[in-house]
Amino acid sequence: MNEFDFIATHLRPLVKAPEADGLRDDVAILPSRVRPAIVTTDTIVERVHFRAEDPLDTVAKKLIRTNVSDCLAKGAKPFAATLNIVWSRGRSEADLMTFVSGMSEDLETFQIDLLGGDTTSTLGGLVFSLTLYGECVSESGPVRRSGAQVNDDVWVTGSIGDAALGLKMLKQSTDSAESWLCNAYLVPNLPAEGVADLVNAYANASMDVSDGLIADATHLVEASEKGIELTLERVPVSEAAKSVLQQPMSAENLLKLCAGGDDYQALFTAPLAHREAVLKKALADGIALTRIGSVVNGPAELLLTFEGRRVEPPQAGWQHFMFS
Ligand SMILES: Nc1ncnc2c1ncn2[C@@H]1O[C@H](COP(=O)(O)OP(=O)(O)OP(=O)(O)O)[C@@H](O)[C@H]1O
Ligand SMILES: Cc1ncc(C[n+]2csc(CCOP(=O)(O)O)c2C)c(N)n1
Ligand SMILES: [Mg+2]
Ligand SMILES: [Mg+2]
Ligand SMILES: [Mg+2]
Repeated sequence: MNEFDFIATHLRPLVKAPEADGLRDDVAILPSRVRPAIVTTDTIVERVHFRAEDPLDTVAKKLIRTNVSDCLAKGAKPFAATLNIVWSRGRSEADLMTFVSGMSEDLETFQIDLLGGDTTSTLGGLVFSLTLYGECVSESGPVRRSGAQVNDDVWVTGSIGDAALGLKMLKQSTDSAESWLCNAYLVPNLPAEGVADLVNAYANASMDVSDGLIADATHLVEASEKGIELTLERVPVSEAAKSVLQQPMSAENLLKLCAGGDDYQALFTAPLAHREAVLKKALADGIALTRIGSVVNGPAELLLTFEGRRVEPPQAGWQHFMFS
C-alpha cells in the first residue's frame, strides 16, 4: 500500500461531506455556518504528547479530543476538520490501520466531517496535527479568556490530575491495576458536549485546561487582567486518584495534580448571581462541575490557598521550550 492507496482506501471512506469532493482535489470547501465559526489547531508528537508504545487508536482519539476540548470550552461545537499525518517510516501498516480506526470512531462520536489534510513522512517519531472548525452556539461568538469580572465564581469540569497520574503509572508498570487513570492519559475524558451551551449561557471568561490547572488559570488571569483565587482543597480529584494518593490529600499532592496537565476540562468564570443556574444546567446536562475559587479585587495574579493558608504556586506549567 502506498500513500495514494492509503488515502483512497482508508481515508476516503471517512469523508462524508460533499465539500471534500472525496479527497480528489487540491482543496475542500469550508461548509458555511449560520453562526460565527471558530478554528483551532493542536499537534501531538511521539515521546512528547504520547508514548511510542501507546496504541495508535488512542493517539488518534487524543488528537481529536485535544482540539474538541478547545472548541467546547469556548462555547462552540465542532463540525469539520483537516488532518495532517507525519508518518514514521519505521512503523507498520497495522499501526496505520489502528490509527485510522481510532480516527474513524472519534469523528463519528463528535460528528466531525473530515475535509482533507496532508500525508507526509519522517525518519523520526510520529507527528499528527488536526485543525478543527466549530460553530458557536450563539451569535455572540466564542467566550474569550479575557472577560473575567471581579466576584465571578471560578468553575472547572470533571476531575484534575488523572492523566498526569495515569502517565506516571504507565511509566512505572505496563500492566497497571490503575487502568482508569491510564485510560484518562491515553484518551482524554472530555466534558459532555452541553458544556458549550453552559459556557455560552453563563461564562464571562473560559478556556480549556491542557497545560495544567495552575498554568491555565494563570492564562485567564493574564488575559482578563484580574486576580483569581483558587482553593486547592476544592479542586475535584477522582476516586481513582484518591485511591492511589495518601489521604487526607496534602497541599503538595494537590499542587502536583494541578500542575500535571493533559486534563482537557473546561475552566470558566461566571457571575456569582448565576451560581444556582449554572449548577442546575450542569446537572441537567450530565456535566460534572466544581466551584474552585473566585475572581478577586487586587493585582492580576493567581492566589492559591489550602485550608485557609496561602500556598506559593509552582513556577510554570508545561512548556515546550524555555531559552535562557
Ligand atoms: N506557531 C503558532 N503560530 C500562530 N499562532 C500560534 C502558534 N502557536 C500558538 N499560537 C496561538 O497562540 C495562542 C495560544 O496557543 P496555545 O497552544 O497555548 O493554546 P491552546 O491550544 O489552548 O493550549 P494547548 O496547546 O496547551 O492545548 C492561540 O491563539 C494559538 O492560535
Ligand atoms: C510521553 C508524554 N510525556 C509528557 C506528557 C505531558 N504533556 C506533554 S505536552 C503537555 C501540554 C499540552 O501540550 P500542548 O501545549 O502542546 O498542547 C503535557 C501535559 C505527555 N502527554 N506524554
Ligand atoms: Mg495549542
Ligand atoms: Mg486551549
Ligand atoms: Mg489546545
